[in-house]
Amino acid sequence: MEADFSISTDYQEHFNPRDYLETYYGAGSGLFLSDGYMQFILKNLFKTFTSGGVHGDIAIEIGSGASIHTFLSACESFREIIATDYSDRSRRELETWLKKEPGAFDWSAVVKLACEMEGDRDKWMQKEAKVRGTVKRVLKCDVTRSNPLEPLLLPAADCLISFLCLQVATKDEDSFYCALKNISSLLKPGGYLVTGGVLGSSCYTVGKKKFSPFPLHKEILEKAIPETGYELLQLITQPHINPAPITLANYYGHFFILARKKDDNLPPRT
Ligand SMILES: C[S@@+](CC[C@H](N)C(=O)[O-])C[C@H]1O[C@@H](n2cnc3c(N)ncnc32)[C@H](O)[C@@H]1O
Repeated sequence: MEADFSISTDYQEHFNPRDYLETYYGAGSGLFLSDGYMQFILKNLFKTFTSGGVHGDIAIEIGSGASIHTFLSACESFREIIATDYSDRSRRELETWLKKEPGAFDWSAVVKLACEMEGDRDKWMQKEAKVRGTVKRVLKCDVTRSNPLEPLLLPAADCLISFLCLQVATKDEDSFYCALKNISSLLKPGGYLVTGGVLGSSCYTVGKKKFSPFPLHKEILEKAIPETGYELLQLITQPHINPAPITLANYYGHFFILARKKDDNLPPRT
């Protein structure tokens, strides 16, 4: 399948990661903190990487942008996390936080929330240090390419983590399936895919710029995951608590998926 360069170019040229972080993750006003998304994702990530038993040597985060919340539980379960994204500005914004540079986005409200879920809100500074020590590389990635990390060839990862990326990088069912297969090339057989995002979103705004994701629904996900070479272990959905202002985004709920890349030599997970 041909890559849709117009979407990638849109993110490279028009996606302002700082506006995105302020709008969706800002302490007090962030949409994803007031509509239940952040609580839902943190809770499911915590379960997955503790009682869910998902751990290993290397995890790759696909399309991390400048966000760090998906590393908060994962950093306890992997020796190394490799962050990746298409956009230069998003990778730079992430590095600003990782290197504690002046003007970095303040994630402390989210980090405290994750620590509270893990049982000790007061350890949030240790948690930030742990994330900074575990995310060792920030690489360019394009999920529309058969090797998304081209020209690099990395050893296959134990786990892929990806939130709100595949649905924004694709425009229809075919390209969404293709992206799922492309990223699977980075994963060991039997390795885990931990993914999620929002349901029904065909439009969202960052600053003055509108983006047009592929609108995902539960039925599409239930079909796409097994048909692209993964065993679907969990698909959890919830409606949002507060509808987003229609000028900002038009999703109606959130989803979280735990899947495993098929390996004919492994027994099904019980
Ligand atoms: C809505 S943001 C999500 C960021 C982060 N994962 C989160 O959950 O907040 C979407 C990210 O996907 C990235 N992206 C868009 N097209 C991509 C592609 N073809 N390959 C990899 N990343 C892409 C964008 O640069 C952007 O950082």
